[in-house]
Amino acid sequence: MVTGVVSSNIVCKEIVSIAPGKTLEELISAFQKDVKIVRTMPNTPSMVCEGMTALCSNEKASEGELEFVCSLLKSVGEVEVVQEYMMDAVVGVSGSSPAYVYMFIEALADGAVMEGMPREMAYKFAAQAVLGSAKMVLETGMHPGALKDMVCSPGGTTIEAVSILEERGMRSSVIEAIRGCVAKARKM
Ligand SMILES: NC(=O)C1=CN([C@@H]2O[C@H](COP(=O)(O)OP(=O)(O)OC[C@H]3O[C@@H](n4cnc5c(N)ncnc54)[C@H](OP(=O)(O)O)[C@@H]3O)[C@@H](O)[C@H]2O)C=CC1
Ligand SMILES: O=C(O)[C@@H]1CCC=N1
Repeated sequence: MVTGVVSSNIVCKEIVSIAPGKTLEELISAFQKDVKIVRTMPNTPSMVCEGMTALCSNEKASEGELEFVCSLLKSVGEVEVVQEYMMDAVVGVSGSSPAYVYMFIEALADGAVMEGMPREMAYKFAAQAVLGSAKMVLETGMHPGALKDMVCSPGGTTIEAVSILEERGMRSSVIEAIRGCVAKARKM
């Protein structure tokens, strides 16, 4: 609908799309012009300059033009040029995933509140633990499983929690959620 409105008035040379599931081919045909298209998938942490954006472009866009869009997006976070077939997976793993991460942070805080911690303090402890854990993955380059093992002392508290999360299907729930997310993107 929006492309219909825009295409009749378009004067610019490059179009940057943030629409999930809309392929370069679909975008080109929607604009009905000889356009240069950069298809991207950003995420909301861009608001605090910790975004993760993937992009790909049609062959009409030159390397310099793609580089220009990359440089704009790099001002608000990390950027990766990917092959187009990966764009739907990107929606699941970074475009939409901040929502699931916030749900996890909320649940961590709820658990702490149940044990008597004040709510605001619980959000700080939960969010900083998630931030620090993410940084460990990015900065050490270690496998997430190995990092998890480092926290699990033999017979300790963490393995108790890990065992309950496994029993309740945390990892398979997340995998299935991403499959649903990607399937929805492909239908859009
Ligand atoms: N939210 C996210 O994290 C991400 C979103 N995206 C994509 O970005 C797009 C926007 O998402 P989001 O900001 O969350 O959605 P919102 O619903 O918050 O914003 C959509 C905006 O588009 C305007 N709009 C809707 N229809 C028209 C129209 N026909 N003509 C002109 N303006 C219109 C709306 O105006 P009004 O309020 O007046 O109706 C509104 O300002 C979506 O395609 C989404 O999939 C991509 C990556 C991440
Ligand atoms: O929910 C959506 O449609 C958008 C796409 C990625 C994040 N939010």
